[in-house]
Order: sequence, then structure tokens, then C-alpha cells
Amino acid sequence: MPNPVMSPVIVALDTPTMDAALALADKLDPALCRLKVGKELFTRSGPAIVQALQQRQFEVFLDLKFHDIPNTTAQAVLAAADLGVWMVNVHASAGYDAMSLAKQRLVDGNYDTLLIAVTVLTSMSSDILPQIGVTGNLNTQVSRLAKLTQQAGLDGVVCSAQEAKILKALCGTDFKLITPGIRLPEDNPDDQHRICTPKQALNDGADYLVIGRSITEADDPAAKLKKILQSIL
Ligand SMILES: O=C(O)c1cc(=O)[nH]c(=O)n1[C@@H]1O[C@H](COP(=O)(O)O)[C@@H](O)[C@H]1O
Repeated sequence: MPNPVMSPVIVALDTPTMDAALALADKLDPALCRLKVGKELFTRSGPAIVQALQQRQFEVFLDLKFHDIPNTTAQAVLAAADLGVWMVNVHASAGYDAMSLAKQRLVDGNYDTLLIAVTVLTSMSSDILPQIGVTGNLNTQVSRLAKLTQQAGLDGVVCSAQEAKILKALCGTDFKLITPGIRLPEDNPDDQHRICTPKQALNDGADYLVIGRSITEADDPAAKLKKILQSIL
């Protein structure tokens, strides 16, 4: 197993091919970041990409956001844990039973893979929520799903850093907050709606920062990662 990494940055390798992902990984230092493998890359490359990154000493967050009936969700989480990944996620809106069964099976199998749940995607804003039947306040919805996730025994949630303060107060310091939608002031927000700078996110209580395009589309990804790390010193 790789050594624990002190950096809070998780770089999202949202590339279409394994070759492109490994070319990016080879520019990055496993002492300075973890890597996230998401739906596009995993669907194209499968477990081989996870193994190749682990061989390069990277800890991997497998971001497949499982959202299914309890048994299917739990067995998918176990399959991810069998790959030796550092962290895996589900959607909190799969519900308490799916989350708690998945966590129970990890505990029963003595896995140390962290299990977290997505609350409300950072690409969503309050005016979009009614499209999916959520008519209440966005922070209320994020808080409800975070509390449900904690009650189900998971290790933390994916949320926007804009909700970090509220969730740390609600769920306590041990409950991990993983925050995508991170941008330096000069970066393009792309399709993210609830964004925050790395420094503000950490000040407000985020534990990990998921950062994709700001790093992966930079002319020099390693230099951009270092710039981000310097901004949070
Ligand atoms: O679970 C995630 O990682 C995730 C949840 C969320 O609410 N928002 C979100 O952007 N993500 C992921 O975080 C990454 C963000 O990438 P960038 O917007 O390029 O920094 C993408 O890989 C998304 O799939």
C-alpha cells in the first residue's frame, strides 16, 4: 500500500483513455496528491487503470457514485474495495438502507476503504433543484443528506465547499468533507455552479479538495498543483 499522503488535493483524472490518464499521472507526484478515477475513465479502462496508478504509488479515489438498491450498491462498493482503493462513493439519495448495508459489508470484511456519499452535485444550483422535485432550500437538502449519511455510518460526504461550515457544525470534525468545484480566482468555472477557492474551502472545514480541469488542462499540471498547494500554506 502507498504511504499516507498529507496533501488535501485529489486530482480528478477525467481523461478518455488510460494512456492519457497515465501520461498525466506521470507528471504528478504521489507525495503531493491523490488521484480520482471517475466514470468515463473507469468505463473505458476498467480495474487496470486503478492498478497502474497504485503501482505508481498513488492512492486512488474510485468515483463511480453508485446509486442502486441496497444489495447492488453494497456489492459494488465491495468490488471497489477489493481493488484496494483508498476511497469510494455512493449517492446519498440511494437512501439509508443502501448506505448502511454497504458500510456494514465493508466493516464485516475488514476493509479500510473509506466510504462517502454525494449530497447535492456541485454542478447544481438552487434554481435547478426543482427540476428533480426538490423545492426546499439547497443547504437544507445538503444538510439532510449529510445527516442521513452520518446516521448510516459512512465516513463523510461530497459537498460544495460553500456548505462546509454548516456541515462541520452539524456533523462534527471527524466526518470528512470532500469538496469538488474548487477553482483559483483566475480559473474557468466550467459546468460547476457552487465553487470556492482552495484556501477558503480549507478555512471553512473541507478535508479534501477534488480538482480536475484546473490542473489537468493546465500547460504544466505539476506547476499548477504546486501553485494550488502554495495558495493553501
Ligand atoms: O463525486 C465527485 O467527485 C463529484 C461530486 C460533485 O458534486 N461534483 C463534482 O464535480 N464531482 C467530481 O469532481 C470533479 C471535478 O472536476 P473539475 O470541475 O474539472 O474540477 C469531476 O470529476 C466530478 O465528477
